[in-house]
Amino acid sequence: MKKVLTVAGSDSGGGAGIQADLKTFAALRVYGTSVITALTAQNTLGVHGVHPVPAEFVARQLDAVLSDMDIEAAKTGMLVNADIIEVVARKVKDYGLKQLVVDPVMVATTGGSLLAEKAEAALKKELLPLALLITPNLPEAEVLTGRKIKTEKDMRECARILHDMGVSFVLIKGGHLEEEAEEAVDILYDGANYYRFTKPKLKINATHGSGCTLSAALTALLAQGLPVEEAVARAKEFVFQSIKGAFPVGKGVLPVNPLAML
Ligand SMILES: Nc1ncnc2c1ncn2[C@@H]1O[C@H](COP(=O)(O)OP(=O)(O)OP(=O)(O)O)[C@@H](O)[C@H]1O
Ligand SMILES: Cc1ncc(CO)c(N)n1
Repeated sequence: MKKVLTVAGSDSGGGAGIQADLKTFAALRVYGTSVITALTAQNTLGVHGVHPVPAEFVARQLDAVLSDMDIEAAKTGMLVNADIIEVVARKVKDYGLKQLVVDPVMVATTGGSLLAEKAEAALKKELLPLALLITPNLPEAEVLTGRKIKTEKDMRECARILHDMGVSFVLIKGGHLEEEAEEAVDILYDGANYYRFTKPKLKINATHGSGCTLSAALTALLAQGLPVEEAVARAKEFVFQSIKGAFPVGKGVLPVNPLAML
């Protein structure tokens, strides 16, 4: 069984972050390890508190996992602040992690900041050049590129700008493109070609953890040796089924259910 790693925050409500990642890893039959960057007091209604883990202890968790296990692929989610970003970037280099998926988590679906504004520069400078694949949603792509995104053409333009920052593959998630859209369109750019992935847009309010689940599924599938384009198609299908298979949990945005297909 391939071994993978998530570096992310804990969601006490079980819908996003570490909890979504480990469910996804198990569903896709990879061995999941986890380095926790923060505790969040969170439920389906919102983020009620963030308790960051000291950067030195993030480093200690990374050393514990990476010195012992042969990690095939890793993802990052909520990284909280610039100190943690720097530690993660250093360890990725030190241990020669090659398949790194960066989900540049900034704000929760329910609102609530998950990354200090000052840390955006560190994310761009330190981590993006080490990423095999980055998976921003539209608001994240706008912050990282300083551009507004209204159309698919804008998505392609932002993908190109992010590729120029040193990322091999850029996947821009269009879940937020148009409230009334019939399709959820994602655009992948590899520096030469654009690939368009679409699924019908499900009309249910069940997207808490959709981004985390997508990047965790990509990490699992890359670890299993799939080429990026194929991993994106399979991961998107996995998220689609996870949204479709959501069930009532709490009073707010439903969490996706990565176990839906088991
Ligand atoms: N209503 C929907 N129906 C089908 N697919 C969707 C829907 N909403 C989002 N998706 C897909 O889910 C994946 C995650 O996209 P999204 O833009 O929601 O990420 P995100 O905003 O990072 O998620 P998160 O809620 O975890 O922050 C993408 O592949 C997107 O196209
Ligand atoms: C811990 C955590 N990571 C990521 C997200 C983004 O969905 C969230 N809401 N919570």
